[in-house]
Amino acid sequence: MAVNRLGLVVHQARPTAVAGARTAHAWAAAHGIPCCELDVWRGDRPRRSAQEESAAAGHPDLVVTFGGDGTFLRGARIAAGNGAAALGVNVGRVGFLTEITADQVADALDAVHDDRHTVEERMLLTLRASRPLELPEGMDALLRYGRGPALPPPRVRPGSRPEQVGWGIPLDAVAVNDVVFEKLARDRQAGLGVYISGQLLASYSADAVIVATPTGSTAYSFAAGGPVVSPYLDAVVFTPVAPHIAFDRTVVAAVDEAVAVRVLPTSGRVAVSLDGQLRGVLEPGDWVAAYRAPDRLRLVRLAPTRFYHRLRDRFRLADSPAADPAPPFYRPRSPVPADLAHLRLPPAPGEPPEPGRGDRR
Ligand SMILES: NC(=O)c1ccc[n+]([C@@H]2O[C@H](COP(=O)([O-])OP(=O)(O)OC[C@H]3O[C@@H](n4cnc5c(N)ncnc54)[C@H](O)[C@@H]3O)[C@@H](O)[C@H]2O)c1
Ligand SMILES: Nc1ncnc2c1ncn2[C@@H]1O[C@H](COP(=O)(O)OP(=O)(O)OP(=O)(O)O)[C@@H](O)[C@H]1O
Repeated sequence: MAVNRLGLVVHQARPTAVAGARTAHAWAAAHGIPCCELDVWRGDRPRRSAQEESAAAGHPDLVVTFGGDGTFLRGARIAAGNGAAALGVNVGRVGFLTEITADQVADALDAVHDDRHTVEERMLLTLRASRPLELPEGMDALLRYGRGPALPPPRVRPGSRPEQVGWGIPLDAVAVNDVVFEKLARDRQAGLGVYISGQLLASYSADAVIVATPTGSTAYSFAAGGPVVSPYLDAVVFTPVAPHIAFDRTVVAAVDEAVAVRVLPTSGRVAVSLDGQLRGVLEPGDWVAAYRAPDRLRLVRLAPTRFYHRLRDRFRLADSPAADPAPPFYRPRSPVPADLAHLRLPPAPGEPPEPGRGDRR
């Protein structure tokens, strides 16, 4: 894709991230391409919605993030809502969602500009709610410790029609990883009625419930005991967190099934977070439905992705010491048989491995 405009999201507390961003600015200047920073945290101005950030930057068509997964998610939020592609530069601890290291930035931008890349699309979640989400006064100050300024609650999506009131108010927000409904007060469980495709699954008294995408199946959902779901699958993954005396299993729902969460009468207040960012606090009687968004996130890939090797590598999956070491791939040298032609196959012998991760953090 010929890059017309670059947007950068930078973890300003990481010198390597700042240096990588300087390389991107220099590359853009050398190519005569506008380049500006997005979602810059400033004390004199609250953070802006994805639409506002994108508009203020002239709607970049490539968003490059310099940080770990959290910073990538900050950039993906802006890219997803505006049809831009996202490229993550790993200057973090895990960097599961990132693609390259800071020393590969110029080569990566050349590759994208010269169409020597691929784009992997990932499903997103969006929301409808019984009422617009709000944040109580003072939450930002409470949250500010170490996590940066809070995002504003999502706006009502343009074009919502009052006659659809029973279907909830559409919110202008997407999640790459997950929508998490979590108890706010430490001493009050979240009492939640969970509906899938409009049918009550169960009422929970839990710390939280997670509605994740396959991309987010390796994030909080994974930590809560949920399954790893291939990111090449479209599905909605529901996982409760520490449910008390209740069905504690994950349900992997179909991509056309919505998961709705209603706050029950005796529940404590419930925090709603998208990709780890608090976006609203619910009271008993409120409800929120999470479902597949019409937009998809466009991830820049500079080599064929090997998701399961990335999982092994970034999660440090250990092989059994009792087992023999196994070869990293299995792919016969002979031509692919016709009945296997539709399969996603490992690299052909001699194909380059996934781009290096550089230094491991
Ligand atoms: N107990 C937990 O593990 C926990 C708790 C809250 C939120 N989270 C996750 O953190 C995400 C936000 O990421 P963050 O980095 O801003 O928060 P963070 O700094 O709390 O990171 C949580 C961890 O999750 C990793 N991570 C994030 N997205 C991932 C993904 N798709 N696959 C694999 N690992 C992933 C991050 O690298 C980090 O190690 C949220 O979407 C949520 O899924 C995890
Ligand atoms: N400019 C900044 N100043 C201070 N803190 C920041 C800044 N940018 C990001 N952070 C904080 O650092 C946190 C972690 O950032 P990020 O997720 O990018 O790195 P990481 O957690 O080390 O990597 P990973 O998520 O891959 O494990 C963010 O969630 C954010 O709260």
